[in-house]
Amino acid sequence: MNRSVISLQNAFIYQREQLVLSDVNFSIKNGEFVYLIGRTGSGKSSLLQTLYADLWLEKGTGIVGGFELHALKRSQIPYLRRNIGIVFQDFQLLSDRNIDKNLRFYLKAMGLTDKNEMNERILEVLNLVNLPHILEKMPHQLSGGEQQRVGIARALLNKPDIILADEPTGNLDPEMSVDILKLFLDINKKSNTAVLMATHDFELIERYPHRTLYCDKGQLRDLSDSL
Ligand SMILES: Nc1ncnc2c1ncn2[C@@H]1O[C@H](COP(=O)(O)OP(=O)(O)OP(=O)(O)O)[C@@H](O)[C@H]1O
Repeated sequence: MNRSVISLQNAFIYQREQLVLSDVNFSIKNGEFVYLIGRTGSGKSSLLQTLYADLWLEKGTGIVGGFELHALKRSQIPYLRRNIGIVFQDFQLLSDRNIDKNLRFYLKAMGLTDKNEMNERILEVLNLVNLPHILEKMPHQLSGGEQQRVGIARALLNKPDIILADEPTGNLDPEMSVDILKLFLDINKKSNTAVLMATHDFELIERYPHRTLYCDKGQLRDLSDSL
């Protein structure tokens, strides 16, 4: 199916009063893999934050996972986020509990209560990221690459249509970065999950080329339009 899972039209992205990106127009289709690039401070994170409603879309229209960002109510934010998996540069695992409890915490927040269902889902996502045997480990006992795999597993818990990844390889060495990118590509292909990945890593983009959106001078351009 070719429906859009993300679509922004005439959107203006703000950080408080500061206009970060003007008149943004793009859409991402179901199952697409797209890079988001741009210099530091060019607005990549702000754009992603707008897509998961950490920033309000104050001007223009936007639809993400079937939710209208321009008409979103605060009470709808958790439901919007159930359609999105979010992956961060710094992994954002809860440092005071093991991996099993980290993932369980999110499942409970999503409203799951059945223990068997939770166990199954946790094993399922850890298998998807090729880390089946780390339930009892604390985050600090894992390498950066492994922690990011757990971050991706957490993002997959709710079987999202869309993954938004903000510099997911930014804290990893080149070899681990390739592993993580391959994992995203694999998930994208196998489960048809759309991925929008912000990155500074041009080596990765050159080795694994995909459609690329570019934040520059307050504008968002689709580099494939100029090819
Ligand atoms: N929490 C915030 N409060 C106010 N301004 C912010 C905040 N976060 C970012 N900004 C500003 O918004 C602009 C865009 O920043 P943003 O973090 O979106 O860029 P980025 O492309 O993701 O940068 P990086 O590659 O360094 O992560 C910058 O001018 C930045 O200073």
